Amino acid sequence: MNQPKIPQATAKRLPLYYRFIKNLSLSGKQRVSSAELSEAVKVDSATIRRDFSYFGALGKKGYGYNVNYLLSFFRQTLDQDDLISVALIGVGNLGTAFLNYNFTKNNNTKIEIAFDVDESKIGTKISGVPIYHLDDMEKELPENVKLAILTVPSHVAQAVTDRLATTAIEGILNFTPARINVPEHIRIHHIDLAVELQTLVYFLKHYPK
Ligand SMILES: NC(=O)c1ccc[n+]([C@@H]2O[C@H](COP(=O)([O-])OP(=O)(O)OC[C@H]3O[C@@H](n4cnc5c(N)ncnc54)[C@H](O)[C@@H]3O)[C@@H](O)[C@H]2O)c1
Repeated sequence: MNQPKIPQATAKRLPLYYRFIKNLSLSGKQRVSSAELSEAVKVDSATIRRDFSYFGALGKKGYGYNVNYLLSFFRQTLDQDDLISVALIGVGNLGTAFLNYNFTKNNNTKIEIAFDVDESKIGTKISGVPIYHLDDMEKELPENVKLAILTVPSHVAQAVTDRLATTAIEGILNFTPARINVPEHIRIHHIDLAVELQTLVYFLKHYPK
């Protein structure tokens, strides 16, 4: 699908919209207004209208948006028809929780394979996902796996990333507090709970409800 470049902030909100619209469609609803969407996803309706306008998805005054149109549109935009296969590195507390969760509500995203260095975990499975030794990563990582979730101790995060950079991996979701350097061809997103909480505290203080 040919798409114009959209702002990153808009792109980040798309999965949020998609999830809500999918539920609407499942419940048989045919149309939705930007005000209803706004209430559900907690994004102001002017922002929603602007976001949607990037795709030429224009709601009609007094009618709103057609749910099925939006659904097929978001599906294509977010490549929801393609299977997203993920590798997880570091099967500790957090990694194990992710394997057990394994995007159960999102049937196109799946952690397919996991790696660790702890011998007691190698060769076992968690929720059906096989765990291999990190030493075998280059050998075992399937070519179709382009994303990795990093849940290793922070002091090994850079070394593990350097290894990932030599594989087919193109995107890394880093849950460790380490700030990691990646080569040009890899995109890295950091999810730092402490930073997120600090941001929330800041907003509570400066923009109280
Ligand atoms: N537990 C949490 O709630 C939480 C929340 C946010 C962020 N984090 C971060 O996520 C990371 C993991 O946290 P955790 O609590 O699951 O830690 P953990 O110690 O329980 O798990 C780490 C796992 O990584 C494995 N490991 C160690 N070296 C490795 C290597 N070189 N290659 C592959 N695997 C290796 C260990 O064997 C272990 O299974 C940490 O960086 C932590 O700061 C944890």
